[in-house]
Amino acid sequence: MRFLQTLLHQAVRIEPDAAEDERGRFERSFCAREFATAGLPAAFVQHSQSCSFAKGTLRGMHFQKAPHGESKLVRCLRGCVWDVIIDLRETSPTYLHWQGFELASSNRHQLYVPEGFAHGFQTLCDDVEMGYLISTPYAAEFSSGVRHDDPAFGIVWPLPIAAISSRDLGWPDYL
Ligand SMILES: Cc1cn([C@H]2C[C@H](O)[C@@H](COP(=O)(O)OP(=O)(O)O[C@H]3O[C@@H](C)C(=O)[C@@H](O)[C@H]3O)O2)c(=O)[nH]c1=O
Repeated sequence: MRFLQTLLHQAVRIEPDAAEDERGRFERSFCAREFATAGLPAAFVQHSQSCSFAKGTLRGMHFQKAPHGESKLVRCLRGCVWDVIIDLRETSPTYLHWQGFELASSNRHQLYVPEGFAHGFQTLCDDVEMGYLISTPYAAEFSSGVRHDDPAFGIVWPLPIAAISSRDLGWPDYL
């Protein structure tokens, strides 16, 4: 696995190191030893998947509030997405900055999202499946978010929104 620093402090993009032969390909999607060597805390307790039907669907921008903060290892299992993270850690040198990444089942890139970030994505095709390893059990009452179009961040999304939850439309202004 190749661990590549992103523009956001401590957020890491991970590219696979595949072994290929006449049968196809083999690669690790997670390896505790390699994550430890890269200095990434990786005690995951939950694996979640979501399926989005339509191109242009937007989910986000989500996080869990303290003391149930979570880190995530995100990948696209089918199709492709524009995946976005925002650094919401007030003491971070990249506080309020966002960055977007194309995660696709074809490129098999993953994103390590540290605790204290908001995370979301927009699907770039129909029938998209996403998978996440998550460090903290789901705690509904601590589940929170910021709006995809909040002027505090100015995120640029690639497509008109085809579907979004009413909850995600209703997050108040962050600042
Ligand atoms: C996230 C989550 C949701 N749920 C329930 C709550 C609700 O009834 C239903 C759908 O939840 P949501 O609308 O929050 O699903 P979704 O918008 O797909 O939420 C996900 O969005 C992306 C961007 C993330 O980063 C994920 O961590 C997660 O927050 O599933 C769980 O039971 N466990 C979970 O871990």
